[in-house]
Amino acid sequence: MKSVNVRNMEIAFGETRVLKDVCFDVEPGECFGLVGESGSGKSTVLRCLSLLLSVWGGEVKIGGTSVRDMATPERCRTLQMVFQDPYGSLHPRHSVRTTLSESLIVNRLDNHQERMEQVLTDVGLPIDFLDRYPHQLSGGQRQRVAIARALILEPDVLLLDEPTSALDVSVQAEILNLLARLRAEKGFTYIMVSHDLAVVDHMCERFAVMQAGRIVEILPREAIPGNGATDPYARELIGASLEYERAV
Ligand SMILES: Nc1ncnc2c1ncn2[C@@H]1O[C@H](COP(=O)(O)OP(=O)(O)OP(=O)(O)O)[C@@H](O)[C@H]1O
Repeated sequence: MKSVNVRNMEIAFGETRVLKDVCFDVEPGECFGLVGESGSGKSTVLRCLSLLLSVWGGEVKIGGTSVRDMATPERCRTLQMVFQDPYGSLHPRHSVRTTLSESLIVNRLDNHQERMEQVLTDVGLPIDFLDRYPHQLSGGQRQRVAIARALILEPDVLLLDEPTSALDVSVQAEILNLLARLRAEKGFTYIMVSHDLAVVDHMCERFAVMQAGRIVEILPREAIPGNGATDPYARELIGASLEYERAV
C-alpha cells in the first residue's frame, strides 16, 4: 500500500490559473474524495497526478517517490486511472482481449492468458468475455472492463474520475461495491472525483472540497451527516446535498 502526497500543485491554461496551491495527503490504503462545483479543477488534479498533463508546478510523491522521477513503465505499474465514460474510454474495434493485452505487451509482462483470466474474475466478468467487443457489453460491463484494464498492471494507486456517473442508477451501486471490495482485497489507495456526496460518504474516509482551483477544506466523511464543515462554501455544498437527499 502506498501513500500519495500532493504539494503546491498549480497549473494554468493560457492566462487562466486552473489549480492554485493544491496540497493534500492520502494515507496508504485510504479512499480520498475530491468534490466541488463543475469546473473547480477536480479532474485536472487527477490529470496532473497521472502526468496526462505534464506541465504543472508543484510535486506529487507516491510511496515517497516523485511521479516525475518514475520511468513510464514504473509509473504505469504504480498508478492507473479509470475514467467516467466507459463508452469513450474503450476502443470500439478492440476486443476485451486486445484491450487487456496491450498494457501487458507494453509493460513486458508474461503469462498473459493467466493474468487476463484472473483480472476478469476479479471484476466479476466471465472469462469468455475476452472475445467480446465493447458494443456487445452493457454500460456496467464496459466499466468493469475499464477497471480490469487498470488492475491488470497491479498498480498501488487508482485514480477514479466519476467512475459511476455515466451509468444507470441500478448499476452504479454494483460498480461502487466492486471498487470497495477490490480496495479491501488488494489494498489499493484510491483518489476519487465525485459530484455526489452520497458516493463520497459510502466510499471515502476523507474528502477535499474544491472551489475555483483551490482546496477550501479537507473533511472526514463523518462531517457529512451533521454538516461539520467550517468553510462557507463547503458548508453550502454539504447543506445543499443533505437538503436534496431529504427531498428525494
Ligand atoms: N486542456 C485544457 N485547456 C483549457 N482549459 C482547460 C483544460 N482542461 C480543463 N480546463 C479548464 O479547467 C477548469 C477545470 O476543469 P476540470 O475538468 O478539472 O473541472 P472539474 O471540477 O473536474 O469539473 P466537472 O465536475 O464539470 O468535470 C475548467 O474551467 C476547464 O474549462
